[in-house]
Amino acid sequence: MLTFIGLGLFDEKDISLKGLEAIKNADMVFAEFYTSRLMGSSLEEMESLYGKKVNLLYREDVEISPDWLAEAKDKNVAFLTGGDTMVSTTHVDLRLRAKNLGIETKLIHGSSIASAICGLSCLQNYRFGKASTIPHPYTSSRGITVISETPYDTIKLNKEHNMHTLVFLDIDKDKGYMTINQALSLLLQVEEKRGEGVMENAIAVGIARAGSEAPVVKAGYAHDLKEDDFGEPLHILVIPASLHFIEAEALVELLGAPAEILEGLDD
Ligand SMILES: C[S@@+](CC[C@H](N)C(=O)[O-])C[C@H]1O[C@@H](n2cnc3c(N)ncnc32)[C@H](O)[C@@H]1O
Repeated sequence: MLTFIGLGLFDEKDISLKGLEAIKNADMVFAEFYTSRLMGSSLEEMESLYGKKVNLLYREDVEISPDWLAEAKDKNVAFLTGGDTMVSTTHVDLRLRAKNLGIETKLIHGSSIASAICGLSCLQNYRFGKASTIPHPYTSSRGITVISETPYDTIKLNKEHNMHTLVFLDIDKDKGYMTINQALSLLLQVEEKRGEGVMENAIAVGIARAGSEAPVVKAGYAHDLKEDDFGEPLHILVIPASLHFIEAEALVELLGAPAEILEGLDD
């Protein structure tokens, strides 16, 4: 049996009781932290709470050669992921591989950044469109710095349908955790190049360390938020579509957006 367990958002105590019980009953425990990480915890702290050794897997071990899966043919294997195991990951591939090997699978959900952002950003969950990820820029073979324009296009498309955009920020083993400041700067550079007005006077909501005791959540004009300090990672960004009055009021009253965004909105 292979049990996928979502660990939740910030530290080792975010796991559900069902998840914890499943780990305690597992013969072997594996984890990956390249799709998301519990920034408030270390592997040692997790192992101490679970009373189990946790075998760390890298992207190649999960997506290219998951040889460890074979252990689940005759053992109870737990596979741990930050957040919810199936949100913004490709782990359904592991379920399919397990099925091909005749291994039964089970999911135990964890709190996810996908739902946390609705509460923290005060934006209504049914108004979110397609999500996007901002990758770190890379240098091409001709020495040119390449900035992905895909997130800009996704925001544009969502805005055309009056939908908010959730923007995940890259985690890269060499370049590190992308910050809200870097992400906004990249979006504004694409705006400068394309000049299509998608990010011109755009409001943004930046969220840092969701699930911790002191998450930082700020709303304001993208060009202002770009200069703000959000502290330690992980960070995530939302670019709202036009705001419903209640959303706008919450952004002003709770998240520090300038009151002028309320002008012209019907209550
Ligand atoms: C690829 S998604 C994986 C989501 C995860 N499976 C979940 O359900 O929460 C990871 C990205 O979400 C954002 N993220 C995840 N947890 C976060 C947190 N606690 N606070 C802020 N951003 C977070 C970061 O931008 C991070 O790079």
